[in-house]
Amino acid sequence: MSLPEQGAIAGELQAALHDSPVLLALFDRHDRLRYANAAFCQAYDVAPHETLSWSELMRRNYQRCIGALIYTHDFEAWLVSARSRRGKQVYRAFEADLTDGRWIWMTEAMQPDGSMLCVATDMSELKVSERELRQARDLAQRAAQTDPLTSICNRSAIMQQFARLLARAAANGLPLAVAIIDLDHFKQINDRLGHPAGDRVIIDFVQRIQPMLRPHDGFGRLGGEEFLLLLPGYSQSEAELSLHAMLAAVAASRPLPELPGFGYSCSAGLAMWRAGDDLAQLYARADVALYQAKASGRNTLCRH
Ligand SMILES: Nc1nc2c(ncn2[C@@H]2O[C@H](COP(=O)(O)OP(=O)(O)OP(=O)(O)O)[C@@H](O)[C@H]2O)c(=O)[nH]1
Repeated sequence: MSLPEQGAIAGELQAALHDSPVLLALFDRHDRLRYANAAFCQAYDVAPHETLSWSELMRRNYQRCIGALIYTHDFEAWLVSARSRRGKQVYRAFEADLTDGRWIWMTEAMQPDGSMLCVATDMSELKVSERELRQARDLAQRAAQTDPLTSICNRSAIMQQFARLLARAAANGLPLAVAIIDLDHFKQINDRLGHPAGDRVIIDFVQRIQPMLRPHDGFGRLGGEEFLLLLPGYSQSEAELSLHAMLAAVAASRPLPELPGFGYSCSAGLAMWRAGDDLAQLYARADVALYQAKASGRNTLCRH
């Protein structure tokens, strides 16, 4: 095929995609909207050439009750949970309701440059029973991957993500920073203030860290007051800078309005992937670094 023919077909394809009833959108590696076709703009009430981030788009639509139906009374908690899943797999498909009554089947395909192609088709015609079955399966799948207290990944989900990122680092040689973060003297917090207040501190910790993450970072609760952070692509100094900022944000937090003077801190152990490392070796180094951070007085970062 000659170049002019190819150019003509590309033009026709572009026009067809733009006017297609299928919803199409492309988000860049910072999760900012780069392109949306007419159907997507109509469904999500996006003006032509608007370049909102996905979080901004969802927040705006939630406030105005347009776009995707979001079943929550606490949008920020919903956003933390949704962002902890978004962009973490090469390909993901799920069902969503639109506020105009339509049901869509949304697919998200990650591109090699970190951007995400979203394609959604209208499936309102499908029988309700089939839909209920699929919804039940989706909910069960999500529950199996989610920590119920904080709504971020649970141990099993974050360890799966760890294995995927490690395989990618081994395949392409790009850096991978791994940090274990543990809240300091958490037993004392529980003993002094009670378990429910301890729970609120754990939730506050997640809410401090989550906004500081990039879309493709991994963050999950390993158990208790221990968390795993996966920072692909970061050099050691970038990871250290980022972790120092997180430790500072946590130390500055005052999570209990009834005790305005109460603050808390956390310690972090950082390890960088080295060629030949398996998951257990890399994890063990981060764990040793965490131990050193605790031994050297807490509220600090150590690397091993
Ligand atoms: N509130 C609350 N507490 C929890 C939860 N999971 C674990 N814990 C408590 O977390 C505490 C962890 O205590 P330790 O492992 O001794 O650690 P620590 O007191 O933070 O001490 P360092 O890590 O050495 O700074 C225990 O008292 C657990 O009962 C939870 O979901 N909610």
